[in-house]
Amino acid sequence: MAESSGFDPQLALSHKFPETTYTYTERDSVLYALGVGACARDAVDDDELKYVYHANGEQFLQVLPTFAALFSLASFPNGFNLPGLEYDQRLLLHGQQYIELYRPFPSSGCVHNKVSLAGLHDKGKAAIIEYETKSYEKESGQLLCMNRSTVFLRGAGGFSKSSQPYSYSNYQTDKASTVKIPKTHPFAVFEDSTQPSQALLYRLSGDYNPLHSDPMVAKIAGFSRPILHGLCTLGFAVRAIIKCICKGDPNLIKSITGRFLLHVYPGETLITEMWLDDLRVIYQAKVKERNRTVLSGYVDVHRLTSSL
Ligand SMILES: CCCCCCCCCCCCC/C=C/C(=O)SCCNC(=O)CCNC(=O)[C@H](O)C(C)(C)COP(=O)(O)OP(=O)(O)OC[C@H]1O[C@@H](n2cnc3c(N)ncnc32)[C@H](O)[C@@H]1OP(=O)(O)O
Repeated sequence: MAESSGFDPQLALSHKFPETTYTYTERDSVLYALGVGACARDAVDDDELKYVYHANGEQFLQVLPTFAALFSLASFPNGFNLPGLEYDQRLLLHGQQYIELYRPFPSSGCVHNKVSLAGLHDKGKAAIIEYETKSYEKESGQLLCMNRSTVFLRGAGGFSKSSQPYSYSNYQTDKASTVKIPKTHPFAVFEDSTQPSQALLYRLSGDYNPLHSDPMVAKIAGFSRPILHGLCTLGFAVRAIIKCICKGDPNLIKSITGRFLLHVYPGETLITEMWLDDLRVIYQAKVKERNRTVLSGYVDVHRLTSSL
Protein backbone atom coordinates (compact mmCIF):
# COMPACT_ATOMS: atom_id res chain seq x y z
CA MET A 1 0.00 0.00 0.00
CA ALA A 2 1.38 3.41 -0.88
CA GLU A 3 1.83 5.68 2.11
CA SER A 4 0.45 9.19 1.81
CA SER A 5 1.80 11.89 4.08
CA GLY A 6 -0.06 13.71 6.79
CA PHE A 7 -3.26 11.73 7.17
CA ASP A 8 -3.71 9.91 10.45
CA PRO A 9 -6.90 7.76 10.47
CA GLN A 10 -6.87 7.61 14.29
CA LEU A 11 -6.91 11.40 14.49
CA ALA A 12 -9.82 11.46 12.04
CA LEU A 13 -11.71 8.89 14.14
CA SER A 14 -11.39 11.01 17.25
CA HIS A 15 -12.72 14.09 15.43
CA LYS A 16 -15.88 15.51 17.01
CA PHE A 17 -18.41 16.94 14.56
CA PRO A 18 -20.39 19.98 15.68
CA GLU A 19 -24.07 19.36 16.39
CA THR A 20 -26.29 21.25 13.96
CA THR A 21 -29.93 22.10 13.41
CA TYR A 22 -31.95 21.94 10.20
CA THR A 23 -35.16 23.92 9.93
CA TYR A 24 -37.58 23.30 7.10
CA THR A 25 -40.93 24.68 6.04
CA GLU A 26 -43.78 23.17 4.00
CA ARG A 27 -42.25 24.90 1.00
CA ASP A 28 -39.05 22.86 1.45
CA SER A 29 -40.95 19.54 1.63
CA VAL A 30 -42.91 20.44 -1.52
CA LEU A 31 -39.80 21.60 -3.38
CA TYR A 32 -38.07 18.34 -2.46
CA ALA A 33 -41.04 16.25 -3.67
CA LEU A 34 -41.04 18.09 -7.00
CA GLY A 35 -37.24 17.66 -7.16
CA VAL A 36 -37.57 13.87 -7.04
CA GLY A 37 -40.28 13.87 -9.71
CA ALA A 38 -43.51 13.73 -7.67
CA CYS A 39 -46.52 14.67 -9.85
CA ALA A 40 -44.24 15.31 -12.86
CA ARG A 41 -46.15 12.87 -15.07
CA ASP A 42 -49.58 13.60 -13.67
CA ALA A 43 -50.26 16.79 -11.70
CA VAL A 44 -53.33 15.24 -10.05
CA ASP A 45 -51.79 11.84 -9.32
CA ASP A 46 -53.81 10.35 -6.40
CA ASP A 47 -50.71 8.82 -4.80
CA GLU A 48 -48.54 11.92 -5.02
CA LEU A 49 -50.61 15.10 -4.82
CA LYS A 50 -50.48 14.84 -1.01
CA TYR A 51 -46.75 15.70 -1.10
CA VAL A 52 -47.33 18.99 -2.88
CA TYR A 53 -50.91 20.12 -2.12
CA HIS A 54 -53.58 19.55 0.52
CA ALA A 55 -57.05 21.06 0.32
CA ASN A 56 -57.17 21.56 4.11
CA GLY A 57 -53.89 23.44 4.36
CA GLU A 58 -50.15 22.97 4.17
CA GLN A 59 -49.82 21.41 7.62
CA PHE A 60 -51.59 18.32 6.25
CA LEU A 61 -49.02 17.74 3.52
CA GLN A 62 -47.16 14.44 3.69
CA VAL A 63 -43.39 14.21 3.46
CA LEU A 64 -41.49 11.63 1.43
CA PRO A 65 -39.29 9.37 3.61
CA THR A 66 -36.20 10.13 1.51
CA PHE A 67 -36.49 13.76 2.66
CA ALA A 68 -34.59 12.41 5.70
CA ALA A 69 -31.36 12.49 3.68
CA LEU A 70 -31.45 16.29 3.65
CA PHE A 71 -31.28 16.62 7.42
CA SER A 72 -27.51 16.26 7.50
CA LEU A 73 -27.07 19.04 4.90
CA ALA A 74 -26.32 21.60 7.58
CA SER A 75 -23.65 19.35 9.03
CA PHE A 76 -21.24 19.78 6.11
CA PRO A 77 -21.17 23.47 5.18
CA ASN A 78 -17.56 23.19 3.92
CA GLY A 79 -17.62 19.74 2.32
CA PHE A 80 -16.84 16.29 3.68
CA ASN A 81 -13.58 17.05 5.44
CA LEU A 82 -11.63 15.09 8.01
CA PRO A 83 -8.58 16.51 9.81
CA GLY A 84 -5.51 15.85 7.67
CA LEU A 85 -7.29 14.19 4.74
CA GLU A 86 -6.57 16.04 1.53
CA TYR A 87 -8.69 15.45 -1.53
CA ASP A 88 -10.08 17.21 -4.56
CA GLN A 89 -13.74 18.01 -3.74
CA ARG A 90 -14.52 17.93 -7.46
CA LEU A 91 -13.75 14.20 -7.54
CA LEU A 92 -16.14 13.29 -4.73
CA LEU A 93 -19.01 10.93 -5.57
CA HIS A 94 -21.86 9.76 -3.41
CA GLY A 95 -21.37 6.01 -2.92
CA GLN A 96 -24.17 4.74 -0.71
CA GLN A 97 -27.06 5.88 1.45
CA TYR A 98 -28.77 4.06 4.30
CA ILE A 99 -31.79 5.56 6.04
CA GLU A 100 -33.73 4.28 9.07
CA LEU A 101 -37.08 5.95 9.72
CA TYR A 102 -38.59 5.96 13.19
CA ARG A 103 -41.64 8.19 12.71
CA PRO A 104 -43.32 10.18 9.91
CA PHE A 105 -41.97 13.67 9.35
CA PRO A 106 -44.16 16.68 10.03
CA SER A 107 -44.70 18.95 7.00
CA SER A 108 -42.44 21.54 8.63
CA GLY A 109 -40.08 21.36 11.56
CA CYS A 110 -36.71 21.78 13.16
CA VAL A 111 -34.36 18.86 13.70
CA HIS A 112 -31.24 18.58 15.78
CA ASN A 113 -28.43 16.50 14.20
CA LYS A 114 -25.68 14.51 15.84
CA VAL A 115 -23.03 13.46 13.32
CA SER A 116 -20.31 10.87 13.80
CA LEU A 117 -17.85 8.97 11.67
CA ALA A 118 -19.25 5.49 10.94
CA GLY A 119 -16.53 4.21 8.63
CA LEU A 120 -13.23 5.01 7.00
CA HIS A 121 -11.65 2.81 4.32
CA ASP A 122 -8.57 2.98 2.16
CA LYS A 123 -9.37 1.55 -1.29
CA GLY A 124 -6.04 2.57 -2.80
CA LYS A 125 -7.48 4.63 -5.66
CA ALA A 126 -10.06 6.16 -3.33
CA ALA A 127 -10.88 6.85 0.29
CA ILE A 128 -14.35 6.00 1.52
CA ILE A 129 -15.88 7.94 4.41
CA GLU A 130 -19.15 7.01 6.07
CA TYR A 131 -21.01 9.59 8.13
CA GLU A 132 -23.82 8.71 10.50
CA THR A 133 -26.38 11.37 11.33
CA LYS A 134 -29.02 10.92 14.01
CA SER A 135 -31.79 13.50 13.70
CA TYR A 136 -34.01 14.43 16.63
CA GLU A 137 -37.15 16.55 16.54
CA LYS A 138 -35.96 19.65 18.35
CA GLU A 139 -39.14 20.34 20.30
CA SER A 140 -39.87 16.84 21.58
CA GLY A 141 -36.33 15.45 21.53
CA GLN A 142 -37.68 12.32 19.77
CA LEU A 143 -35.40 10.47 17.38
CA LEU A 144 -36.86 10.86 13.87
CA CYS A 145 -34.35 9.06 11.64
CA MET A 146 -30.79 7.91 11.13
CA ASN A 147 -28.79 8.39 7.92
CA ARG A 148 -25.54 6.69 6.99
CA SER A 149 -23.99 8.43 3.98
CA THR A 150 -20.97 7.02 2.18
CA VAL A 151 -18.78 9.32 0.13
CA PHE A 152 -16.29 7.95 -2.38
CA LEU A 153 -13.28 10.28 -2.61
CA ARG A 154 -11.48 9.45 -5.83
CA GLY A 155 -7.72 9.98 -5.59
CA ALA A 156 -7.67 10.20 -1.76
CA GLY A 157 -6.69 6.60 -0.94
CA GLY A 158 -3.27 5.15 -0.23
CA PHE A 159 -2.98 6.38 3.36
CA SER A 160 -2.60 2.94 4.99
CA LYS A 161 0.53 2.57 7.09
CA SER A 162 0.73 -1.23 6.70
CA SER A 163 0.36 -3.74 3.87
CA GLN A 164 -3.24 -4.33 5.01
CA PRO A 165 -5.52 -1.57 3.61
CA TYR A 166 -6.95 0.50 6.45
CA SER A 167 -10.62 -0.24 7.14
CA TYR A 168 -12.82 0.81 10.05
CA SER A 169 -16.60 0.45 10.53
CA ASN A 170 -18.66 1.08 13.64
CA TYR A 171 -21.37 -1.30 12.39
CA GLN A 172 -21.33 -4.92 11.29
CA THR A 173 -22.24 -5.50 7.67
CA ASP A 174 -21.94 -3.37 4.59
CA LYS A 175 -25.58 -3.98 3.69
CA ALA A 176 -25.83 -2.09 0.41
CA SER A 177 -22.91 -3.88 -1.20
CA THR A 178 -24.31 -7.33 -0.39
CA VAL A 179 -27.66 -7.00 -2.16
CA LYS A 180 -28.29 -9.85 -4.62
CA ILE A 181 -30.64 -9.08 -7.47
CA PRO A 182 -32.95 -12.11 -8.09
CA LYS A 183 -32.78 -13.81 -11.48
CA THR A 184 -36.61 -14.03 -11.63
CA HIS A 185 -38.94 -11.54 -13.34
CA PRO A 186 -39.50 -8.47 -11.17
CA PHE A 187 -42.74 -8.26 -9.16
CA ALA A 188 -43.20 -4.68 -10.37
CA VAL A 189 -41.52 -2.32 -12.83
CA PHE A 190 -41.94 1.46 -12.91
CA GLU A 191 -40.64 3.76 -15.63
CA ASP A 192 -40.17 7.45 -15.02
CA SER A 193 -38.43 10.23 -16.93
CA THR A 194 -36.09 12.65 -15.25
CA GLN A 195 -36.16 16.11 -16.81
CA PRO A 196 -33.11 17.78 -18.42
CA SER A 197 -33.48 20.40 -15.66
CA GLN A 198 -33.88 17.79 -12.87
CA ALA A 199 -30.57 18.50 -11.11
CA LEU A 200 -31.15 22.26 -11.35
CA LEU A 201 -34.45 21.78 -9.55
CA TYR A 202 -33.18 19.20 -7.05
CA ARG A 203 -30.21 21.36 -5.98
CA LEU A 204 -32.67 23.86 -4.49
CA SER A 205 -33.19 21.32 -1.72
CA GLY A 206 -29.72 22.25 -0.50
CA ASP A 207 -26.95 20.36 -2.31
CA TYR A 208 -25.35 23.09 -4.47
CA ASN A 209 -22.31 21.04 -5.52
CA PRO A 210 -21.45 22.43 -9.02
CA LEU A 211 -20.90 18.86 -10.28
CA HIS A 212 -24.65 18.91 -10.86
CA SER A 213 -24.91 22.28 -12.61
CA ASP A 214 -21.56 23.45 -14.01
CA PRO A 215 -20.38 21.88 -17.32
CA MET A 216 -16.70 22.72 -16.63
CA VAL A 217 -16.73 21.18 -13.15
CA ALA A 218 -18.49 18.09 -14.56
CA LYS A 219 -15.75 17.73 -17.22
CA ILE A 220 -12.98 17.97 -14.62
CA ALA A 221 -14.82 15.28 -12.64
CA GLY A 222 -14.81 13.03 -15.72
CA PHE A 223 -18.35 13.46 -17.07
CA SER A 224 -19.52 14.81 -20.42
CA ARG A 225 -22.03 17.09 -18.66
CA PRO A 226 -23.44 17.73 -15.15
CA ILE A 227 -24.81 14.59 -13.49
CA LEU A 228 -27.82 13.99 -11.31
CA HIS A 229 -27.49 13.99 -7.51
CA GLY A 230 -27.43 10.39 -6.24
CA LEU A 231 -30.06 11.28 -3.66
CA CYS A 232 -32.34 12.48 -6.46
CA THR A 233 -32.06 9.09 -8.20
CA LEU A 234 -32.74 7.40 -4.84
CA GLY A 235 -35.79 9.65 -4.40
CA PHE A 236 -37.16 8.53 -7.79
CA ALA A 237 -36.60 4.83 -6.96
CA VAL A 238 -38.20 4.98 -3.50
CA ARG A 239 -41.15 6.95 -4.90
CA ALA A 240 -41.62 4.11 -7.41
CA ILE A 241 -41.59 1.57 -4.55
CA ILE A 242 -44.14 3.59 -2.54
CA LYS A 243 -46.36 3.70 -5.62
CA CYS A 244 -46.08 0.06 -6.70
CA ILE A 245 -45.63 -1.80 -3.40
CA CYS A 246 -46.99 0.50 -0.68
CA LYS A 247 -50.06 1.60 -2.66
CA GLY A 248 -49.02 5.21 -2.14
CA ASP A 249 -48.52 5.07 1.64
CA PRO A 250 -45.08 6.59 2.47
CA ASN A 251 -45.43 5.63 6.15
CA LEU A 252 -44.99 1.94 5.32
CA ILE A 253 -41.29 2.50 4.66
CA LYS A 254 -39.06 1.37 7.54
CA SER A 255 -35.57 1.64 6.10
CA ILE A 256 -33.85 2.31 2.78
CA THR A 257 -30.53 1.07 1.44
CA GLY A 258 -28.95 2.09 -1.85
CA ARG A 259 -25.61 1.90 -3.62
CA PHE A 260 -24.90 4.28 -6.49
CA LEU A 261 -23.32 2.14 -9.19
CA LEU A 262 -23.11 4.60 -12.07
CA HIS A 263 -23.90 8.26 -12.74
CA VAL A 264 -27.22 9.41 -14.24
CA TYR A 265 -27.52 12.30 -16.67
CA PRO A 266 -30.54 14.58 -16.13
CA GLY A 267 -33.11 13.85 -18.84
CA GLU A 268 -32.51 10.10 -18.81
CA THR A 269 -35.31 7.59 -18.17
CA LEU A 270 -35.17 5.53 -14.99
CA ILE A 271 -36.66 2.05 -14.87
CA THR A 272 -37.04 0.76 -11.32
CA GLU A 273 -37.44 -3.02 -10.99
CA MET A 274 -38.72 -4.47 -7.71
CA TRP A 275 -38.77 -7.95 -6.16
CA LEU A 276 -40.56 -8.95 -2.95
CA ASP A 277 -38.76 -10.99 -0.32
CA ASP A 278 -41.15 -11.10 2.64
CA LEU A 279 -41.12 -7.52 4.03
CA ARG A 280 -38.10 -6.56 1.94
CA VAL A 281 -38.30 -4.92 -1.48
CA ILE A 282 -35.12 -5.59 -3.43
CA TYR A 283 -34.77 -3.07 -6.22
CA GLN A 284 -32.53 -1.83 -8.98
CA ALA A 285 -32.82 1.27 -11.15
CA LYS A 286 -31.61 1.24 -14.74
CA VAL A 287 -31.07 4.03 -17.22
CA LYS A 288 -33.19 3.02 -20.21
CA GLU A 289 -31.19 4.91 -22.84
CA ARG A 290 -27.89 3.25 -21.88
CA ASN A 291 -29.32 -0.01 -20.49
CA ARG A 292 -27.09 0.31 -17.43
CA THR A 293 -27.90 -0.30 -13.77
CA VAL A 294 -27.23 2.88 -11.81
CA LEU A 295 -28.59 2.08 -8.35
CA SER A 296 -29.41 -1.05 -6.36
CA GLY A 297 -30.47 -1.83 -2.84
CA TYR A 298 -33.46 -2.74 -0.76
CA VAL A 299 -36.25 -1.14 1.20
CA ASP A 300 -37.76 -2.74 4.31
CA VAL A 301 -41.47 -2.10 4.87
CA HIS A 302 -43.55 -2.40 8.06
CA ARG A 303 -46.21 -4.52 6.33
CA LEU A 304 -47.56 -5.25 2.89
CA THR A 305 -50.90 -3.82 1.80
CA SER A 306 -53.66 -6.43 1.58
CA SER A 307 -54.25 -5.80 -2.13
CA LEU A 308 -50.77 -7.01 -3.14
C1 LIG B 1 -22.47 19.61 0.37
C2 LIG B 1 -23.56 18.60 0.20
C3 LIG B 1 -24.13 18.17 1.49
C4 LIG B 1 -25.09 17.01 1.34
C5 LIG B 1 -25.27 16.29 2.64
C6 LIG B 1 -26.29 15.25 2.53
C7 LIG B 1 -25.91 14.06 3.28
C8 LIG B 1 -24.69 13.45 2.74
C9 LIG B 1 -24.90 12.77 1.44
C10 LIG B 1 -23.63 12.76 0.62
C11 LIG B 1 -23.78 13.58 -0.63
C12 LIG B 1 -22.50 13.68 -1.37
C13 LIG B 1 -22.54 14.67 -2.51
C14 LIG B 1 -23.29 14.09 -3.63
C15 LIG B 1 -22.64 13.69 -4.75
C16 LIG B 1 -23.38 12.98 -5.77
O1 LIG B 1 -24.57 12.89 -5.75
S1 LIG B 1 -22.45 12.21 -7.01
C17 LIG B 1 -23.67 11.39 -7.99
C18 LIG B 1 -24.12 10.11 -7.42
N1 LIG B 1 -23.07 9.10 -7.38
C19 LIG B 1 -22.61 8.52 -8.48
O2 LIG B 1 -23.02 8.81 -9.57
C20 LIG B 1 -21.57 7.45 -8.29
C21 LIG B 1 -21.87 6.25 -9.15
N2 LIG B 1 -20.89 5.18 -8.91
C22 LIG B 1 -19.73 5.10 -9.57
O3 LIG B 1 -19.43 5.90 -10.44
C23 LIG B 1 -18.81 3.99 -9.18
O4 LIG B 1 -19.51 2.99 -8.50
C24 LIG B 1 -17.63 4.46 -8.26
C25 LIG B 1 -18.15 5.08 -6.97
C26 LIG B 1 -16.74 5.45 -9.03
C27 LIG B 1 -16.79 3.24 -7.89
O5 LIG B 1 -16.48 2.55 -9.06
P1 LIG B 1 -15.03 1.92 -9.26
O6 LIG B 1 -13.98 2.95 -9.11
O7 LIG B 1 -15.06 1.13 -10.51
O8 LIG B 1 -14.94 1.00 -7.98
P2 LIG B 1 -14.57 -0.53 -7.89
O9 LIG B 1 -13.22 -0.74 -8.48
O10 LIG B 1 -15.70 -1.35 -8.41
O11 LIG B 1 -14.51 -0.75 -6.30
C28 LIG B 1 -13.42 -0.25 -5.55
C29 LIG B 1 -13.77 -0.43 -4.09
O12 LIG B 1 -14.77 0.55 -3.74
C30 LIG B 1 -15.98 -0.11 -3.31
N3 LIG B 1 -17.08 0.59 -3.94
C31 LIG B 1 -17.36 0.59 -5.26
N4 LIG B 1 -18.44 1.35 -5.49
C32 LIG B 1 -18.86 1.83 -4.31
C33 LIG B 1 -19.96 2.65 -3.91
N5 LIG B 1 -20.82 3.12 -4.79
N6 LIG B 1 -20.08 2.92 -2.62
C34 LIG B 1 -19.23 2.41 -1.69
N7 LIG B 1 -18.16 1.62 -2.02
C35 LIG B 1 -17.99 1.33 -3.31
C36 LIG B 1 -15.88 -1.54 -3.81
O13 LIG B 1 -16.61 -2.40 -2.98
C37 LIG B 1 -14.40 -1.79 -3.81
O14 LIG B 1 -14.00 -2.16 -2.51
P3 LIG B 1 -13.30 -3.60 -2.30
O15 LIG B 1 -14.32 -4.61 -2.73
O16 LIG B 1 -13.00 -3.66 -0.85
O17 LIG B 1 -12.09 -3.57 -3.17
